[in-house]
Amino acid sequence: MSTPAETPAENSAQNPAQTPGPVVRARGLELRAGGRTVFSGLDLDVPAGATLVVRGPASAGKTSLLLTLAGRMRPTGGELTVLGEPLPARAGRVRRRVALAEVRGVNELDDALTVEQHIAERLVLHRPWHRPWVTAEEVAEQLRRVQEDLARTAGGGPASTLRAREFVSDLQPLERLTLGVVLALVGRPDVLVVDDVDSLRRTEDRRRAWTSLAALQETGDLTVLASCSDSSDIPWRTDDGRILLDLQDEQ
Ligand SMILES: Nc1ncnc2c1ncn2[C@@H]1O[C@H](COP(=O)(O)OP(=O)(O)OP(=O)(O)O)[C@@H](O)[C@H]1O
Repeated sequence: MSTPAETPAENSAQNPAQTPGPVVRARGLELRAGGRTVFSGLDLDVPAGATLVVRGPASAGKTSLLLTLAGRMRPTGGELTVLGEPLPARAGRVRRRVALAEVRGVNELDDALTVEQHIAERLVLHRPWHRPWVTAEEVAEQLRRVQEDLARTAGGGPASTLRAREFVSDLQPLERLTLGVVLALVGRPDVLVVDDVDSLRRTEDRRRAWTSLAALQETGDLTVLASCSDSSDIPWRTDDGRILLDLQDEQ
């Protein structure tokens, strides 16, 4: 069951002149799966450039909700529009504009591949069908841009670095989450989904992840849909347009 979205930011009422319409609009959204109601009666408006933080205990339905908003799961009731596209009818269009960072069990990184192999693979996915390859220079250029972004979004702390030849199996948790975000951003999506920030065990890593996500958004109109079980690590400000949605476990 969901409780109404709470908006800590006083300015959550966006200026309509700057915001043509919410990126996510849900009314009475419901998902039933496996003989249970995962969530129901959910109303939500997420403006462009905002961050939605879905918070709740294990099995509350956070991943399911994010995947539903990303056009990857079919809601069983209510109304849902993402980027102006009704779901599930226009799920294909939504999927092209809403990118997932690593979601365990859905698009897991391959432990046996290196950082640069993952980047090359993702670049190829975004190439036209008649030119399905990338050069080593293009991969290196993408990695260089990534390092610049990481330095810029480090939030005053030391930047994460991604080493081209490192295997995913050897990445630290924050580096792995970072790689997932980097890969998601290759296609320049309008919306980025980051599930389960609490998979980072170290408080310092979670803080850096939230800070970096906020900094990323300052560079454009990226809307972030994220989830966690404990939001106490989020460096909340009163003016950063974050929307907090609590999900409770429901049988
Ligand atoms: N396709 C499905 N088939 C059956 N049950 C499902 C399906 N999708 C979701 N569920 C149910 O929804 C519940 C919520 O799962 P979900 O992964 O969304 O929760 P969560 O809040 O992300 O949990 P966690 O923090 O543990 O990952 C699961 O316990 C499962 O029972």
